[in-house]
Parts: sequence; structure tokens; C-alpha cells
Amino acid sequence: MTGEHVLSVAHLSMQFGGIRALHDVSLGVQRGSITALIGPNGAGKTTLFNCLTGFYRASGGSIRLYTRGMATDVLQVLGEPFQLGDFVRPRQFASRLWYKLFGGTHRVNRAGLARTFQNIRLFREMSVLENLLVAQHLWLNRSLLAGVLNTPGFRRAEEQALAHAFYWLELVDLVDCANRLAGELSYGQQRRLEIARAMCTRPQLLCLDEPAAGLNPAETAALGAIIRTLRDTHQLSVLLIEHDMGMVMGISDHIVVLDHGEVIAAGAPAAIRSDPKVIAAYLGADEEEPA
Ligand SMILES: Nc1ncnc2c1ncn2[C@@H]1O[C@H](COP(=O)(O)OP(=O)(O)OP(=O)(O)O)[C@@H](O)[C@H]1O
Repeated sequence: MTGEHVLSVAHLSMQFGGIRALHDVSLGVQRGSITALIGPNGAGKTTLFNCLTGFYRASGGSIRLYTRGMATDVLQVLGEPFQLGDFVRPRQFASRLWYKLFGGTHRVNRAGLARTFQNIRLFREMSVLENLLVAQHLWLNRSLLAGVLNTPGFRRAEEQALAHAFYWLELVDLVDCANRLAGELSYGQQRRLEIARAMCTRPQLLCLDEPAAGLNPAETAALGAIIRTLRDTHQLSVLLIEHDMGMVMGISDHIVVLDHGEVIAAGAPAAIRSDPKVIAAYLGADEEEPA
């Protein structure tokens, strides 16, 4: 896969003891596209997200991000295990040691990938605005001295962080809630706040895990419009796990279908809708089985 991809996953596998959650999964996310990852319950969708973001360490394969003008090997920046050959190749050893000491999920975020969760994970006891300011800590002036002396540079960085937070609050229609506690918001508002918080980390690829779960049809339509805006006016690439097929078919440029940890189909919405393998996977039927 080439530079027009913002994410390239090749031959990824993930084992949990005897459970093969992902097997030889390869897929790409086109820059500036909305790509949906669908499949029946237990197909491995969230496991794939967890591998992309470093919550799980993939058992094999590769994950590459092409963001911020560079290529990032996700498994490398998470800190790979040492290998025998490292001890005769000092540069390789030093690189692996560096990422063992200083690597982790924060490096994946810094490279330009942000995500939301199936079960909302906001800082419930913080205000809406504070949730968005915390998300910007990587971009703020974190010098203790600058903070104590309240230097002009420090104040400027704080003003920019506030402006950035309000920009995203406006986009997800939550400006009026800026000073409310995040935990007090309605379910739909919390889902939108999660997206705003992810956007505050200035990602180039946003991974959304079932963003429409629990939303009513009006809220789902509003969410679809927000995701389209992110693609069309912010040049963001989106990878989306979603069970709401109306939304998936309505907003996706490309769909990848997982079943039992394997990619069984990939293509445009119209092709996926009528793919017999996809229909069989969703109905739980075996294609080979006689009717
Ligand atoms: N931490 C874990 N330990 C053991 N097994 C796991 C773990 N996480 C996921 N699995 C298993 O991996 C498989 C894929 O699960 P996963 O949650 O990725 O599916 P999914 O497609 O996201 O399902 P859903 O649509 O229901 O969220 C399942 O068999 C699940 O039980």
C-alpha cells in the first residue's frame, strides 16, 4: 500500500491464548476518506482498534501510519521485544531499547491517530471544557517555570488551547455545555464530546468505535453530518466501527468486513450490500450448506 493511504495494516494477527481474534488481516484507509469496519459480534473489530492504538500488542504483522509527513511503524513505537540479532546490530538494539523505555500509546497519538471508545470514557468529574484542555497537553507549553512566572508565551499557549477547545465545541454543538460536568451530559452529548476531545489531540486519522450506539435516529443523523464535516472540511481520515447499517451505507467511501477475525470482503457500499459472503456472515448461515 502506498502514500495515498493514511493507514496500512498488513497480515495482522492477534491471539488471546487459544482464541484467534485476528488472522492475516490486511486493509488500508485512504487519505481523506471515511472507511467503515463492520462485521457480526465477536468478529474482531474492537480488537483491531485496540491493536492500532496500542491497547493490545499484536501477535504479528505490521501497522503503518502515514501522517504528519512521515511514516510511523506502530508496533515499533509501542516497544517491540528484543531479538537475538539485536545484540550484533548496535543501532537496532539502541532503537529497540529507546522505544522500550520511552515508547507507548502516547506516541501513536502523537503520530496523528486518535480514537473514541465503545463504552464512553470521559473524565466524568471534570467540566466539558476541562476534558478538552486535558486532551491538548501534548501541544501546550508544559514548562513549570513558564507556568510559575506566567510568561507571555505560556499565556498565549493557554489562550490558543481555549480557542481550539471552543472551536470543536461549536462544531459538535456543545458550546452551551462548556462549564457543565461531562458526567451530567446526555448520552448523545457525551458521544459528541468524545469526538471533540479526540479532535483536540489534532489527529489526522480518527478511529470511532460504535459512535452511534445508543443514539436515537435524529442524533445519529446529526452525528453522520459531523463525521462528514470532519472529512470534507478538515481533511480528516476516519475509520469507523458501526452496527447502524443505515449510517454506514450513508457516509462510508469504503467498507471492510471482518468475520471470525478475517477480512471477508472490502469495497464500496453498493458492492458490500449485495456481497453473498457478507449477507451469509450477518445471517449466520454457511454458504456451503445446502438450503
Ligand atoms: N482481552 C481479551 N481477552 C480474551 N479474548 C478477547 C479479548 N478481547 C477480545 N477477545 C475475543 O476476541 C474476539 C473478538 O472480539 P472483539 O471485541 O474484537 O469483537 P467485535 O467485532 O468488536 O465485537 P462487537 O461487535 O460485539 O463489539 C472475541 O472472541 C472476544 O471474546
